[in-house]
Amino acid sequence: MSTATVEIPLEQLINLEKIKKKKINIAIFGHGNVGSHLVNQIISSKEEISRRRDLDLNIFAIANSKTVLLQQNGLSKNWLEEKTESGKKYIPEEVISFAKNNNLQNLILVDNTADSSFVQNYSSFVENGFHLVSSNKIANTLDLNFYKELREKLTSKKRQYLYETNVGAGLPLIDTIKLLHLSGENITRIRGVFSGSLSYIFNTFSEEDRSFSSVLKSAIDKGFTEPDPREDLCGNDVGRKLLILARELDLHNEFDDISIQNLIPKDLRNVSKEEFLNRLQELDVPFQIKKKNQPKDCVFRYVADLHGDLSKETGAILTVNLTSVPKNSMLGALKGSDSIFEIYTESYGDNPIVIQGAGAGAAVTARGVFGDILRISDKEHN
Ligand SMILES: NC(=O)C1=CN([C@@H]2O[C@H](COP(=O)(O)OP(=O)(O)OC[C@H]3O[C@@H](n4cnc5c(N)ncnc54)[C@H](O)[C@@H]3O)[C@@H](O)[C@H]2O)C=CC1
Ligand SMILES: N[C@@H](CC=O)C(=O)O
Repeated sequence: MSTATVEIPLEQLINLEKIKKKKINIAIFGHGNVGSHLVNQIISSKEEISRRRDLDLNIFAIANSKTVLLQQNGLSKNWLEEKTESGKKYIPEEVISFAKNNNLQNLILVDNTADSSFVQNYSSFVENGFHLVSSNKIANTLDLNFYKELREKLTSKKRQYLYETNVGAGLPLIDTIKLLHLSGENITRIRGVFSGSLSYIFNTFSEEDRSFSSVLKSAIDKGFTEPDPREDLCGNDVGRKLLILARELDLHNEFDDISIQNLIPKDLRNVSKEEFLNRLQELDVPFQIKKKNQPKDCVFRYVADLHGDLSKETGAILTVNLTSVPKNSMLGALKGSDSIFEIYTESYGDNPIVIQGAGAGAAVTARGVFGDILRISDKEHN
């Protein structure tokens, strides 16, 4: 019997390589601060990831509140110009149909909006095979019925929902808390400065001789605030983060259970966003007075606290307050846009686990969203 070596042409080998790669099809909604960083991060890491992890990350849809660009074979570096030229008005169902008609598999919906109505689409995306990744906090802070129904749907469809950036932007916080809780560690309190923008604002305002409005303006320009900065200043954004953490601990709280100190003067609360932005200077005098009346060697911190009896589903107390703390305390020593989370648990006693770092910013947040996409991609089978 004779044996012969069959030579496989190089081109064919390369094609086999391509076939082996797992293609992940991503639809991104929202390309403002976070979303546009995310798209650019994915495009610039795509080749490296393809080489190192055998993953082909394919963004087949990019949408904002007005138009969508659908491209079966993914976006190029010039996606924004292409979208401006050929983006179309759309409804989210068209993205689902596009994925179906082109037989796209391994689907991920990424929500980088701050929109409360967009989250109503999650269920139909899951129904149609999409995993969910979200920097938008709304779906996790609507009423508990919505929260539970979404999770039931995800379980029945064997889909994942990751939202690490909902609290602490790119910091590995939610994952840590989930693991501690799942492994039976009793978390007894979570306290800290949860807002990157308010951290930046009060760090800067306490240290520098600048008006409150100019510091707030810098926070907006740096992309730290919510699309409407009043969501930060009224405490809703911090309240949402507190509620998200409470629910990770299986506590049965609703948003209305949180006691929040609103920092916006009453007559600026109900005006349009544009009018608010034109009247920022009205915040200067009230905050200058607060600063003057502060105890010596103290600084302001906007502190969120989840405490009470966390062993009972309805035993938690959730508060968000502007607090004066000594400059040389852990909270007082915060710098820049850092957030800090002190996690107290039974085993760790009086010395909390502390997670600290940039709590806001488009690049770090996009990196966190990217991490969630990769976590899901790794678990896909084909
Ligand atoms: N900026 C930060 O440091 C962090 C932001 N986040 C979250 O990231 C999300 C995005 O924040 P930014 O990028 O700063 O906001 P942004 O205002 O810059 O961008 C929002 C984008 O969403 C789009 N959009 C709004 N409604 C939409 C809809 N119904 N369908 C499709 N697109 C829609 C807008 O057109 C825009 O492109 C927010 O939910 C925010 O809470 C989370 C962690 C940190
Ligand atoms: N506006 C938020 C951004 C992240 O969620 C903050 O300031 O922390």
